[in-house]
Amino acid sequence: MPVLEIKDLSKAFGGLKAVNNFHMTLEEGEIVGLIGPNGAGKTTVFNLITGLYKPTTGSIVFRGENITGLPPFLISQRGIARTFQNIRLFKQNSVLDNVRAVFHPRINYNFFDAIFRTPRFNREEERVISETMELLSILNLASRAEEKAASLPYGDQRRLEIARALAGKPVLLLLDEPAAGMNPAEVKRMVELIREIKKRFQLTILLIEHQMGMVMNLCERLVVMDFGQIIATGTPQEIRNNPVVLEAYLGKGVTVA
Ligand SMILES: Nc1ncnc2c1ncn2[C@@H]1O[C@H](COP(=O)(O)OP(=O)(O)OP(=O)(O)O)[C@@H](O)[C@H]1O
Repeated sequence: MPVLEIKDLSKAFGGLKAVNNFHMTLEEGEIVGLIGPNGAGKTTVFNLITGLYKPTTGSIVFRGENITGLPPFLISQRGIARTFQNIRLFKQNSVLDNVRAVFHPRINYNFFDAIFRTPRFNREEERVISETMELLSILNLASRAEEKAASLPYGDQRRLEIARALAGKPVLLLLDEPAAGMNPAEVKRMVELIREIKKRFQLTILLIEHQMGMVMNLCERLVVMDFGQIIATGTPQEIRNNPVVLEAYLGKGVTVA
């Protein structure tokens, strides 16, 4: 059974078809790149998968279950997590609290336990902190656990966003431009990190990214969008030499390096 199966997906904003007849299947363990020029509709696809937008038409099936139109919290409970193009953290809270907050809906104590600090409360809190610290150390953020999220360098904030996504224990991870604004050395580390978390957490990953080196290096398969539609699919090698794709990018002054 595929992890994700999208059919005939469309989203219109007034007269603008941001996504038009989009279809895609993701098999378990795949890492697929969703690329295309600015405004092609990539983030809108993420917003539809995660329930932030309701589709105008089409269906989204996750591990055999139709999740089309479900609210975001139910979709994340099913096992889909994402990061955002514009980093979304609780900037004034500590790194630890940013991740810990994601664990809380699944915590196994009640209001009474919390007020009276019962042994169950203490046990659960210890478990959450230890799981949080484990995640932070995988993401190379453990030494910064007590720092405010806002004080982290940009690359660390991106990794913290990934830690928050992973705390939701996803099956499918949607990464929206994880390497945006990074220098080549940071991009290289991000590639290694994505490989490592994919293996460790047995993830299926859909990746939006403008850094072509990263996409070509990481992804087994690419889906290319322009003006809301899929204009090509294939291996990185096939896409690199596809004249339709080159035209879509070159027409907008960008090179597919
Ligand atoms: N909430 C919205 N209301 C109106 N138009 C929207 C909305 N969200 C997206 N759009 C429009 O839909 C189109 C696709 O936008 P989207 O953000 O999905 O593109 P993208 O491929 O992710 O671009 P980028 O690479 O620049 O992030 C754009 O023309 C955008 O202006």
